[in-house]
Amino acid sequence: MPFDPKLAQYNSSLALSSPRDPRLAFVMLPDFRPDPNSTRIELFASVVAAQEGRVRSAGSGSGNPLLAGFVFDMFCSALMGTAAEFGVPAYVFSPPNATFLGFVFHVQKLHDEERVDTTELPDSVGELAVPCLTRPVPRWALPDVVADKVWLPIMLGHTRRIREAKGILVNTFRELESYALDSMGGDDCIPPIYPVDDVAYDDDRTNEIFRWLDDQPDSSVVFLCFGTMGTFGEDQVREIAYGLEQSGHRFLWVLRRPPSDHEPKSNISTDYDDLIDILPEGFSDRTVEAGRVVGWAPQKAILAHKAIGGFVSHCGWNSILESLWFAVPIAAWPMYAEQQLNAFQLVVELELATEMKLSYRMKGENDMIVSASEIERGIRRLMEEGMEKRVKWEEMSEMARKTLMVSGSSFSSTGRFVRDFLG
Ligand SMILES: O=c1ccn([C@@H]2O[C@H](COP(=O)(O)OP(=O)(O)O[C@H]3O[C@H](CO)[C@@H](O)[C@H](O)[C@H]3O)[C@@H](O)[C@H]2O)c(=O)[nH]1
Repeated sequence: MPFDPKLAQYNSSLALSSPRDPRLAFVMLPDFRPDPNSTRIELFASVVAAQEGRVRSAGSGSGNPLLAGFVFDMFCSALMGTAAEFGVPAYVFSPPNATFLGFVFHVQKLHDEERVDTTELPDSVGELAVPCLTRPVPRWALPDVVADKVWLPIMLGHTRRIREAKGILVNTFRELESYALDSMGGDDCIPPIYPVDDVAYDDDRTNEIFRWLDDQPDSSVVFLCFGTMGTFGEDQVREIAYGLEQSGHRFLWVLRRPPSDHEPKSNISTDYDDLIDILPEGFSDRTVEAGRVVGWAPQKAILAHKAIGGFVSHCGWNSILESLWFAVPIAAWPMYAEQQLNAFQLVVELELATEMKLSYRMKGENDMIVSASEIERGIRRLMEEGMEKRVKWEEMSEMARKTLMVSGSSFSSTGRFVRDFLG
């Protein structure tokens, strides 16, 4: 069944209006309609500004006399003031990982104390040493939020404010990022960090994709998926199609449409009405046995399927965690946000993933099209790599699962957070 945002919203509203635990009460904030001309960056700021008053009235409503504190996303740091007005503690949740968090704290310190502007690092500097990684970060791996002149002041503002939080929950597990976590643990100007990842897994196999996957041999299918916003122009779509075809490997490709010229610039990707319009002529017929091209698909259930042998990913942090959880090796194709840094961490620092597009960024040619022959080579490297790497992914998967068991690191960290929160 294709992803239907309206249905998804309906289902989540239903879950929220009848929570399973009577101690939970959800308050839905009204829909926010952004200015159709606003960019994604403007959208981020305007959503929080518009909802702040509503959060305040929800918090002071007669149904909430026992408000104990706030937990909000790092990009909602404006709510620090709202929590202070209520006289309750504010905790921040970081969907990106601990390395990114340590990275932005360090950049903000460099900026405020040493007047270093990361958007203007001269070519001669080449790389940036940061306390949260064992290796210096090359310029190509700098996240957009510190390399882009529009993003940097916004990120610095959030980073300064979240230093005032009582604690920061981070979407990660200790065993994966102990170096970054320890680097922040010794800094008195950074709030206590709670690593609390949890790959919530809903085994949604209703999609017809699973009937096809069930018929494929174990570890034979390469899965390509680029998150909630990753889209390509027609030229790149064509190269991916030919690369897949030439690789000779089976594939499952999630292909989504960018907003068109007359749609709001802040829109995220959507499904194509008909994929035939974008794929090269004859591609679907020629690959009818070998693969499937689909719109939004249940990624976690797909990664969990035994037919999946490799994942070409944009390196969004949730995708990386999910891939580790299901022990599916990644070929890194970072696109935007902090994905370059995540890819650097996976490929260079942890030596876990192979690379698909990093070399372009290294040559400062991020917008260049990756050719079909490079895609073919990347897929072969990913799908034909030795047991040694696969064993490493299996070990990471086991480690990730143990963290959620009683007395596992994420389990204990969540308990510590609840105790600290309730004081
Ligand atoms: O067809 C799809 C596409 C995505 N997903 C799910 O959507 C989520 C995508 O999350 P993520 O991999 O983190 O990518 P983005 O949506 O791009 O996430 C944004 O937020 C992340 C966490 O902060 C950052 O790491 C990314 O760079 C940023 O783009 C994952 O749970 C996927 O399983 C699906 O189920 N089906």
